Amino acid sequence: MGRRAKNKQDVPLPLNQEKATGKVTKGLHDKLKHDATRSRKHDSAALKNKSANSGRQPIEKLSSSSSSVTKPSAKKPSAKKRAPEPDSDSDEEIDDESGGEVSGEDAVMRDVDDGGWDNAPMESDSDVGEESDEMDEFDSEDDEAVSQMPLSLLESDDDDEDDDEDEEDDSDDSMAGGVESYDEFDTDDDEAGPVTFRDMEKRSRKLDKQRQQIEESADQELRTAGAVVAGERELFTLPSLEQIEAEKEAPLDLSQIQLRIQEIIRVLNNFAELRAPEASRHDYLDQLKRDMCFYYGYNEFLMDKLLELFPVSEAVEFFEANEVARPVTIRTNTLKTRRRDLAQALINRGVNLDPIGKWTKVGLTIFDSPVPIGATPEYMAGHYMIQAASSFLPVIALAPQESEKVLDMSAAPGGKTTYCAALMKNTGMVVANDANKERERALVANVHRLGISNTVVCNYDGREFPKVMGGFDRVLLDAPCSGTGVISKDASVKVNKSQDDIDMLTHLQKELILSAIDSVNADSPTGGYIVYSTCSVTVDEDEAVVNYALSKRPNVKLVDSGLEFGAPGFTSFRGRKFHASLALTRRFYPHAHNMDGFFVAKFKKLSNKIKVSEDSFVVPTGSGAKTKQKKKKRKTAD
Ligand SMILES: C[S@@+](CC[C@H](N)C(=O)[O-])C[C@H]1O[C@@H](n2cnc3c(N)ncnc32)[C@H](O)[C@@H]1O
Repeated sequence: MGRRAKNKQDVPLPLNQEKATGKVTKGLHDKLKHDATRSRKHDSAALKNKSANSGRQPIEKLSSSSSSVTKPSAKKPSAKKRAPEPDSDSDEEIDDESGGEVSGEDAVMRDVDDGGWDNAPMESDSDVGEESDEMDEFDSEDDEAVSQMPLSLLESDDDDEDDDEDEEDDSDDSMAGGVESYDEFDTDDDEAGPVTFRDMEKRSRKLDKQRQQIEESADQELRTAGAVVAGERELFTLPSLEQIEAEKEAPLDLSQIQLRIQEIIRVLNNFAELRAPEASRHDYLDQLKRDMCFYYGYNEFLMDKLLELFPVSEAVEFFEANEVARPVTIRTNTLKTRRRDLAQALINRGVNLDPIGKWTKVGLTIFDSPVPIGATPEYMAGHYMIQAASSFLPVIALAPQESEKVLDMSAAPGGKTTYCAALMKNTGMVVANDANKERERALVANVHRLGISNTVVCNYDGREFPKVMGGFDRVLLDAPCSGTGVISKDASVKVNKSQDDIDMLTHLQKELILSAIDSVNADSPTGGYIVYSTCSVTVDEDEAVVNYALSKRPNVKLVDSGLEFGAPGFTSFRGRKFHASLALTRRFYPHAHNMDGFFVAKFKKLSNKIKVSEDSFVVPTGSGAKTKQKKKKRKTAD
């Protein structure tokens, strides 16, 4: 039988383990502070030695091998330690109705249905082995925790150790044989003698003296080390213009750039104390940008955009997260199987997996697999879709209901369409549209493979809705975007985007979002909702588009997305003010949520009429947007 997942990889965090943005930043900040303190123990030569390493390493790991930053969402707690996860509000999972005797394997799978199999009984020797592995993980975590302690704590620990040693010495003494002496200069050998009432006071005085000497020498060491630290900080200077030019011809190696990035961040984090008097914050930021573009391989445009979005330390977290592949995740096709059955089938093939988190009852994280996960018999039989965890979110927000009429306006290759169809239990109708016929081949194939029978696929420019068809209960617009949230999947985004691209995209997004809104029937008895999502983190493509929609369509309002994690959207950004309700939108980041960068906004349509001025309304329903000029009647006005 396959093994249970050993929680060795990052997984999207469950709701209650979300790492708040501020905390991430603080984490790095603390680390940088700690690195500075640690460097008391290292002279600058040692520091320079570090730069002799070549190759790109995570900035977090740069400061030294012993200092460390916990990757923001890095480790799931050990399976043994995790509490059973309560049922989520998702209603797509078929409850386990099986009764009677439960086999060992069933017992494991029963826990899967509980949202995790953390409490599954250990079944075999190999499980026991894994348990001890998990304990090893605890050990290493403890080590890490110690290495992250502020020096003051480590020092007090040392003191404690000294005390312990002293106590040990004392007790040893008390066990030894009897020598009586008042000589202040007794040898240690003498000390090893028995403690008597007569020499007790003398021994105590001597111990006090020793301790005082240790403390004095420790103080001295700290003073010296402090001077070294100050010296190191003074040593860091920005490169001159000549050096910058020279570096264009002969770039530094990555480890030197890495070191300089860290030094600049350290200075920026404590600018008043650590700056060079002749250099401005702008100078440091300029150099930082140059270095990060080089180190991470972004063009200047995108680097600027992303540095606008995050504080510097958090930007580093974001860039680092983009260097790491997100966990492979799959979504159970509940039209064909249950997650517990699917998990069991894959485990039987040797796949190492775990539930994604308590926020989804259909998702599984695949840690490793001896077989291609896109070619198992279960995959071929349509029991699951390989789908990024973030891509579940817009559908969860849309929450399509059975028997509804739902439009997925830009649907290919169909991850979200097929999830909608499954939530609707193959009832009602899903219109899966995409402007790209080529991409629709995959959409059609997925619809067939997953056994979906309530979906029609069509190939229009989304802007043609609602002329093509209107009156939907819900519309999903998973908009074409720049993909700045999925850089770990497509590194070309780092260099192939410009402001022109963003402008073109936002123009299209704005047109599409109005069409999406206009395609919904506000009077739907069960719906009247629109979800707008992108896999981009730029404000231009997210909040700015939603804000535009609110201004152009006063007949909609933002509502809670139902997603209980994710950072709230911006209500203002770099001098731009957005509607206060933008706080209801949700942002997801790779460094904070260990999933692709994503944005989700949910609207409720309040009326099918758009009041465009005091006395005119637009009614963009059905087969075309018609403008009806109406005399404003006080009684009937909205
Ligand atoms: C982010 S992808 C959609 C992914 C899809 N929702 C899924 O979950 O598999 C954006 C899609 O928008 C489509 N698209 C681009 N311009 C469009 C337009 N004007 N109308 C409709 N679809 C468009 C692209 O072909 C692309 O498939």
